[in-house]
Amino acid sequence: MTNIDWKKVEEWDNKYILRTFATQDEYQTVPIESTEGDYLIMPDGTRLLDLFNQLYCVNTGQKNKKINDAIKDALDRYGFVWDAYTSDYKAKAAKLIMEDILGEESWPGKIRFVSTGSEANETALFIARLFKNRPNVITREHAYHGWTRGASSLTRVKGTRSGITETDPNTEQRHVPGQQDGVVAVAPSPNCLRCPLSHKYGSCHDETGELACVTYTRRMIENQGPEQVAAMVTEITQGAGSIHPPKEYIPQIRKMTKELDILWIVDEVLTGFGRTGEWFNYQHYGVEPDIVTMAKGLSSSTIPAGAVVVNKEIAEFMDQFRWETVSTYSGHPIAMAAVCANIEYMIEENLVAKAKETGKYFKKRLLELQDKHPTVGPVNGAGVLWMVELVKDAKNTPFIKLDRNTTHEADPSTFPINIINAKALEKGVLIGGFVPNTLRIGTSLDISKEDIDKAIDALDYALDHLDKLAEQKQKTLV
Ligand SMILES: Cc1ncc(COP(=O)(O)O)c(/C=N/[C@H](C)c2ccccc2)c1O
Repeated sequence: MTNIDWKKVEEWDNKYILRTFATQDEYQTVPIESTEGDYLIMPDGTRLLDLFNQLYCVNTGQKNKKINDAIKDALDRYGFVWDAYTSDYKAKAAKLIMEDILGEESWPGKIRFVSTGSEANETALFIARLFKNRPNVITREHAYHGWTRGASSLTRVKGTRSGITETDPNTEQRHVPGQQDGVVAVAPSPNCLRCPLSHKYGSCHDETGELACVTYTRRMIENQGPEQVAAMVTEITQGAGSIHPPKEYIPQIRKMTKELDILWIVDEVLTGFGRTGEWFNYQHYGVEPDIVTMAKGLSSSTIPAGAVVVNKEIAEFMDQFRWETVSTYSGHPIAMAAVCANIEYMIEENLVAKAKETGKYFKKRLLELQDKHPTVGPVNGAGVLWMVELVKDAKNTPFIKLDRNTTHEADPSTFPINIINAKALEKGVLIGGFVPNTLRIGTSLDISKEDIDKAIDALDYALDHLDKLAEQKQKTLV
């Protein structure tokens, strides 16, 4: 154990660092001394099995030896060169993505590296608007695409729009003035569980089989005038929003964007690099995007990295111009060394196929919990990304009525995800979510069956407690 004065660490942390998602008074320091595989290790040696996978971004496991060794080797050669210069690492990272991963697909043209997912989505928005020379963009309810200006104009998970709330629900909340400006229209999310049509009619397909949310999206774009719309931006599975779409949704959205001649930007920041059992989540649906953004699993987060891949037509267009944009750390050689090692490790260990197999085991174990616990509603997901709806009753009534439109002025101790989190922590398992009624589970691609069983046992223990609370209809679960 390293000889760190953790009392001093806690003092400095409390005294100097701006908080998020908690007031200073609410804030609790959670010291992590080191990490390993799917575990976080606290200074006293407590090992926490992390089903958040941090922010669903440590795909090849914490402290991956191949990645760490690659970073050490790169540090023997580099400090830093900016994007105007070429390192072997940046060129090889591009080759691995464009040939080794995407080589069998006809659409990819070129790639640009940045440092985060928000920057990847900012870059995609610039490129789409430049290429189509149109201002408008379509996002969706419950979308999360980042916190920076353009990316946050797409973000609609209400509790992640960088606003501030006090702890008293009757006080003022404040969203960043002007942040939601900008020519962004909001289409419905394919959230069938909460769709009024599915509730009333059991399904929402029209006579052609088109989903109502797709029909409504089309009408929105037609109302704006497709000639004003540069692109529609979608996560295939909404991560922060915790929504896995019905299987026909993505192919119908892709067909619609082609018919209306608008670009389709797929945000694979959270779902990319094997998380759902394919290299990229869109590949489950037999469709090809125009632009894909990525981060998190791109490097598995030991060092931050993001990227944007554009189709051939856009690449040829961009190549004709002097593009006046710069991001200091774009293609950072040490980050690119981590990207190369991460991808090579995934290929050598066949981790994408492993995640697909692991997904079958996750589904089996989660459905066992659904059979046993009345508070477990629909279970959706794939690979090592799963959403578990927590419900009051057999009608799937949410505990927190505002559901995905809840912000943080509500008392977080009433959120079922936090009740589960506190009970599972008693078993050394970190599990929770972001929207109040939905657990979101994420792990490394090569999590062991033993650790999945440990997670399920802890979740089973926590759900027993939630079942009792729901049964007693206690005040805390209004
Ligand atoms: C689909 C998607 N696109 C872009 C970004 C922005 O990437 P960044 O942070 O700029 O590197 C993110 C980040 N996820 C955040 C951290 C998250 C995840 C789960 C719950 C709540 C929030 C993302 O999920």
